[in-house]
Amino acid sequence: MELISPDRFPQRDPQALASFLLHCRERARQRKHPQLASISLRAKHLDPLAVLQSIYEPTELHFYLERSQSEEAIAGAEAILEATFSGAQRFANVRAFADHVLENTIAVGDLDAPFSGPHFFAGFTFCDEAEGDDAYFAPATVFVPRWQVARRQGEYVATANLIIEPESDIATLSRKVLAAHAKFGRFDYDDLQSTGAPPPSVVEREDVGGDGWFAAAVDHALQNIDIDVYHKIVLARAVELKADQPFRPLETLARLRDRFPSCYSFSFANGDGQSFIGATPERLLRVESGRLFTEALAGSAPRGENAREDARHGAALLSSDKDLREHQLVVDSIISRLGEVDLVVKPPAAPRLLKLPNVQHLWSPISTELTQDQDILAVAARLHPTPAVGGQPRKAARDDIARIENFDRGLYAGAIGWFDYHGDGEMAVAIRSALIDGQRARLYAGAGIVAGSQPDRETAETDLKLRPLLDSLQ
Ligand SMILES: C=C(O[C@H]1C=CC=C(C(=O)O)[C@@H]1O)C(=O)O
Repeated sequence: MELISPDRFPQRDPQALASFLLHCRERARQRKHPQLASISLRAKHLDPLAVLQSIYEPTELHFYLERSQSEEAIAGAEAILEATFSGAQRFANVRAFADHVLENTIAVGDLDAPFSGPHFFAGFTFCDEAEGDDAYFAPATVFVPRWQVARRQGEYVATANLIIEPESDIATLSRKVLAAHAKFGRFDYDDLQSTGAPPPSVVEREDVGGDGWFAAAVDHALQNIDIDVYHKIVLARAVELKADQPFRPLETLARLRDRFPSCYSFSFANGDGQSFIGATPERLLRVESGRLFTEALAGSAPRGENAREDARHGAALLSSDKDLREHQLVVDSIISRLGEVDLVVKPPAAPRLLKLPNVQHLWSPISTELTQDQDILAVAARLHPTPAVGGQPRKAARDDIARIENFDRGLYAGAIGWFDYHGDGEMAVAIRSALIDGQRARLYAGAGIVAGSQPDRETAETDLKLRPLLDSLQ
């Protein structure tokens, strides 16, 4: 990727912009290949979610990820470059796609700002093969958006990406870029279309498989654990909702981010009218300046009504043999999978409690340094799916998930996130999530099953995990 220093591109100077775009066109002509021009500019205070809401188009792909407690949010919409892949090589295919794009990219502007330069947004479904002909999301989708707006700890940046062809009309493109940056530089939230109509009400609700299906599925899994088919399996439950009017996924997301500031609030829209949203506490991985951060998150208990009850639940979780085993399987598996790509990590100390408004979990953060040749996608390919959402051994558990669950997981328990040209990036595990399709929504939540799990308790755990989405959708 070619980087052009900011002093060659004075802020919002039309002539400098035109000469930058002419340079891109020259390169497109020389290489006989379109070039991606990426122009990043710092902006004043922006809320990427409100921006996405105000310019949302159901026919465009979009991506959103925010962890409001860390003051980080990034939105991107309207794919100008996009690819889908399936199969065991899907992470490597996404890497190759991004490398090819970056070879033909020229970036300019405030490239020292966080989240500047072109970003790739990617979603990987739980399974690496499509689960049906009518799947709403491919096993891997990656795209570069036309525009991208982000914030990190008080800094804001808007990026416009455009394709420059050998014959592109530079004057027109230049006007469009200036108009877009002027808009983001002084974003007018008054443009926000508020329907004023009351929020949707759920008029039908049904568990896929019927009432009692989940408890029966847990029972079945326990029999297989008994005869050592696997040691752990994570089973999901899906709940179908129908509302009296279309759901409003981005409004739901705004409620989720307020209620779950330590979680990742996310939205991935496929451009055909469906979107996948949720608030997940689970990080698959983050890479920042060559350091890898991942975690084991497994083992759950309710929150208490008051501090004493809450502490009692927490203490019980920290000493529950069943939950500690369920958790340790995830820790061991992450360490061994990182070892397969020559990443040595110190085993984490005893798990800590991660408290969310609705549940508390056992949590073990894990981190290590990456070497030059290890990138976020290669590590993600190894880690996904961890036994926090799949099971152990991986294959036996995954095969039984496919047999037992009577619905497709799609992006549920998949990996969604972004990565940039520095090699930084972040991917969340898309649990506690919902597929939204007009007046219909399918909500997902799961629970890890090991020897000693009890079907009614696991069902109650999924109830707790589903509640916030149910409440925020209406
Ligand atoms: C699979 C889910 O949660 C996982 C993450 C944290 C705790 C879990 C548990 O205690 O079962 C699950 O492994 C889900 O919420 O859909």
